[in-house]
Amino acid sequence: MWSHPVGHVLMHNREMTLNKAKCLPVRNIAFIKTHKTGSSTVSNILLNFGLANNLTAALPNFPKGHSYYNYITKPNENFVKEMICPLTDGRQEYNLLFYHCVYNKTAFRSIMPENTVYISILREPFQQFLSSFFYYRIDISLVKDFPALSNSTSIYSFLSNPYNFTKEENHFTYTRNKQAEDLGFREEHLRNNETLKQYLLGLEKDFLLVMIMEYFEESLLLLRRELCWEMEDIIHIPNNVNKKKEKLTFDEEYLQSHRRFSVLDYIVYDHFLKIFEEKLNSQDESFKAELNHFKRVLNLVQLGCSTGNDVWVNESLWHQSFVVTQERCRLMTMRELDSLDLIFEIQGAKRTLNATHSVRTLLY
Ligand SMILES: Nc1ncnc2c1ncn2[C@@H]1O[C@H](COP(=O)(O)OS(=O)(=O)O)[C@@H](OP(=O)(O)O)[C@H]1O
Repeated sequence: MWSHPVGHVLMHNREMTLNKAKCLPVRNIAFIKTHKTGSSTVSNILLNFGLANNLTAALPNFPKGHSYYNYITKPNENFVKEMICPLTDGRQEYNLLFYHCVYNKTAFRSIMPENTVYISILREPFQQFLSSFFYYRIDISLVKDFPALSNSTSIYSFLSNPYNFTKEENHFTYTRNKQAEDLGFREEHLRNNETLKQYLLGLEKDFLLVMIMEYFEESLLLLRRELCWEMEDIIHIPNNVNKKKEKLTFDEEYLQSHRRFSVLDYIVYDHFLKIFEEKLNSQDESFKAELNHFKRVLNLVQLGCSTGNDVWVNESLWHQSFVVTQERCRLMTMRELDSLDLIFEIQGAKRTLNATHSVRTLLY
């Protein structure tokens, strides 16, 4: 169980606001953390919700310093219970799961409570590719392998013919179908249309909400409605932003080339975007006003946090007044690896898997 001073402050606020609530907030949540989709910001929201409500998170079991230190499962790996760090009191039930892993329906149901709600997030695949390309410094590694290329243009060379740099049969990489891989798609889904369709429909049933990064605030408001959460619970500061990203332009041929190369990601994104937009369009009249209000609150909090003070948010139609403490500000801007250390400390968890030694480099 987590117990932390920040949790107590937030809990006090929650007790006040929940008096008004007509439903019970969902507390058992598995977030399938896709790559380069705004997922660290969503994980951070879940982390804060966990702290405020004394919940237990499933933590990765790789040793500290391992390249997959913040991953529950690596790609191409079958999930086994030992991949989750055991709880000190011997229990095996967790409320929250929000670290990188590959979705596996049966395995997840064996570790999460039966009433767990599954959620995820997707991003427009070309933008997700760009984010991944620069985060993993693929521009630099391409130049190392192909000295005729230059850092600034290697992305265009890559897109002109991705198969010069990726084996045709290598369907899942950091630049190819990564989001689909995170959601558990495999080679077989590329070989057979019917298998692909069935798997997509299965995901649609399994997930309460697949958020869309291009609609980040809308996604969180839908999440709040679905989970019966308070607005305070979805306050955040964007994490993991590449502040040095150059503005590049790409002709249609590059976009099409990526669409062919990473076809599964586009199929999955287009499918869930449609569902998301339908859900959005079916919201009541008040959604727009709530959205505008939420954006104003986010601005206030993001600005307030940057001044190092507590931020007071006045009562509105959608929530009672609440305070975002400096401590919560600090937690909202904490890098994922640092917050992972914090949760290990709070849960008193000890990793039990043996060490192997590739050290993860922090990229920016
Ligand atoms: N709130 C919000 N709104 C819009 N965009 C956001 C937000 N939070 C994070 N981001 C962008 O998401 C990218 C990082 O994604 P992840 O956190 O999933 O990356 S990781 O896989 O965990 O490394 C990274 O994208 P790039 O900056 O394009 O690289 C972030 O800028």
